Amino acid sequence: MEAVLVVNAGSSSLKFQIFGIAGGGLQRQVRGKIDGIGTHPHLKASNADGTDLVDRALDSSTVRDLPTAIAEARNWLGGVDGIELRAIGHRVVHGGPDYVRPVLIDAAVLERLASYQHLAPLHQPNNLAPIRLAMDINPDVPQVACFDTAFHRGRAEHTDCYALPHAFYEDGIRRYGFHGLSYEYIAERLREVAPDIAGGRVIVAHLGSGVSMCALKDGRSVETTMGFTALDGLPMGTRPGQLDPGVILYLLTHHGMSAQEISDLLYHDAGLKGLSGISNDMRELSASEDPRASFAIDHFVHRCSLHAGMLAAALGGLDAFVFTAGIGENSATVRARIAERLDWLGAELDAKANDTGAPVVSRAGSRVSLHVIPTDEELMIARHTLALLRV
Ligand SMILES: Nc1ncnc2c1ncn2[C@@H]1O[C@H](COP(=O)(O)OP(=O)(O)O)[C@@H](O)[C@H]1O
Ligand SMILES: CC(=O)OP(=O)(O)O
Ligand SMILES: [Mg+2]
Repeated sequence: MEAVLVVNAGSSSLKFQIFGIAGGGLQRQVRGKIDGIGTHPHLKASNADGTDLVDRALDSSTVRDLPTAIAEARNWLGGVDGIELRAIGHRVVHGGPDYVRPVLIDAAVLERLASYQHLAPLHQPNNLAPIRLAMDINPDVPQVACFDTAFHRGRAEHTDCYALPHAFYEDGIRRYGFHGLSYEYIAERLREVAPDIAGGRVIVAHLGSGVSMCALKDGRSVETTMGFTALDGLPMGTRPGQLDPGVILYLLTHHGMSAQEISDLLYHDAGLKGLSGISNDMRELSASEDPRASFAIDHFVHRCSLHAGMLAAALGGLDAFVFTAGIGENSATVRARIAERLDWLGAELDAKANDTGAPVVSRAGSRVSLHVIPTDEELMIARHTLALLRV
């Protein structure tokens, strides 16, 4: 079967999917991921009808980071038969000011994307590694880059600038926003499952290892919590989110830390992991009796509530709030605690529906409806790849 392979290297997970091409459309054939990278790596994949193809813990000394996870996934994918690869679609986190839509990858594009690595050091190198690998192994298979940042492009300049001299904006120092493939997918999915609110004032909370929220109006991004880099906004698994820039100056001048040491702190040792001193993983923190774990979760919920208020202000009110990604889709407890802090906006949680992970977790009549919609960045990438190549 002719197929598109999609690769999505996140900060704590590597997701991959194979979509068969039939009648100009896409049919999911394989969906897999390696998650828990850096803690307890686990490979799980299923076929089109959801039957498990593999479901096993991996040796954390062997699969210890994204590059080793990519190698493990490649080994496993090598055993998948009956696939005639027509194209490979990649998630590339940062498209800089140049890339506002998916692009066919050639050497010049790859070089340009590599120049943005310093803007997304946690992701971009891991996004580009599979591209280089595929170029070496299958140079004749076209590859497409789909960007986290593209969905947020086109906003008014006064919303995506920082209050710095304009020359910095011209130099590309601006609020890009991320998780755009996830938000684009949710915006499309809302038109299918909740058409009455899809064009309204919607906040989508992408609560994963990376965490951000986006304010959608008419299905388009009007404001989002991440900015120039994927460090900004909300506390995350290992990243602090919004941070007074004076802290960076203080660490440089009074703690004698180098730029690299501060980068390592902010990308790898802050967020839930830094606050709790236990883990970046909400599952481990939720199961822990350690007061530092609940402290970290309290901070997480508080900051999410504050940013939700900011985004509601950007929208001039709120019609719906959508939970997605690892925490948003799976933690009823965190959803309930955030929903409770949204009651002033008119959100009323249906605790029973929430506990069962229903698609709608607000009470009937709630002025703000609450939804749980699993994201699918890979399907978005496959659609863009197919459209770009008209394969
Ligand atoms: N069942 C669960 N309950 C609570 N949190 C979960 C659960 N499953 C995953 N998570 C959280 O989601 C995170 C992974 O988010 P995900 O969006 O899948 O990955 P990434 O951010 O790497 O793209 C994990 O680090 C963990 O904190
Ligand atoms: C942009 C970002 O933080 O991505 P992820 O959630 O995959 O880490
Ligand atoms: Mg992710």
